[in-house]
Amino acid sequence: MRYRLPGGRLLFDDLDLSVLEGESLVLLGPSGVGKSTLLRLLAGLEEPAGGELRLGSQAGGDGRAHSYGVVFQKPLLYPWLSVRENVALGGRFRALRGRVDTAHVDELLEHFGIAELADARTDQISGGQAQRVAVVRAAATRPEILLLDEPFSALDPVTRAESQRWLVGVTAELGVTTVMVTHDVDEALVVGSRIALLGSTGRVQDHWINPAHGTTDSDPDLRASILASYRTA
Ligand SMILES: Nc1ncnc2c1ncn2[C@@H]1O[C@H](COP(=O)(O)OP(=O)(O)OP(=O)(O)O)[C@@H](O)[C@H]1O
Repeated sequence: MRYRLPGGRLLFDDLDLSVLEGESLVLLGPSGVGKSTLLRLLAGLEEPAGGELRLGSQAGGDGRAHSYGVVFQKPLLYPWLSVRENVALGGRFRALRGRVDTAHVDELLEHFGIAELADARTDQISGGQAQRVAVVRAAATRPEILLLDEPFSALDPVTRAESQRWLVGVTAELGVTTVMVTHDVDEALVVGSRIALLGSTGRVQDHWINPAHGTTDSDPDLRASILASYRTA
């Protein structure tokens, strides 16, 4: 797949990456290599300049998921609405109507451990809580793929670590294919069942299967190997 930036620079010349159904893929890489842009391409928010974008078994199709949920660095919640209303919001958009069963929003909040926040206004909850609401809101539309762009980067280290493990539980429970962008190797080791390292050449420089994802017991050899490759990315 090829992609040209609005100014004309070729960001991706020959990028080869498949997202496999059901996996939790982490796109790792230093600042500026194009991780967020790649996420936007996967979401269909940007157009490739050529080649094919393929997700899982969808070879031959347009390569895009037909439905996706996106979570950005900022939770982007409506501050004048309650948590319950924010999560139910998906059902209000015409294109998504019917996807969120508003009657079950409370059940969803309960299930993912944020029921006590249901009536709170979203400008009165913490950053970590707001990001959980943003994830549940995106997941509530039952997307084929959940795209996350450094969702926990603004959180303190303890909340961040808790949120990472919480996310792994949520995505495993839903069985949703996930692609998350980060530049943090340790975050990648917790969240990713597969980790792809994007390099400054605009290509996937390396990728690793991570059998210990979802745990804090990362394999030290795997961590060392990722770090070594990261230094040259
Ligand atoms: N709209 C745009 N017009 C021109 N250049 C852009 C545009 N958006 C991004 N870029 C450039 O494209 C490159 C990749 O940006 P991108 O945000 O995808 O990188 P990233 O790996 O996600 O970085 P970070 O980790 O800092 O968020 C950068 O050099 C950036 O300056």
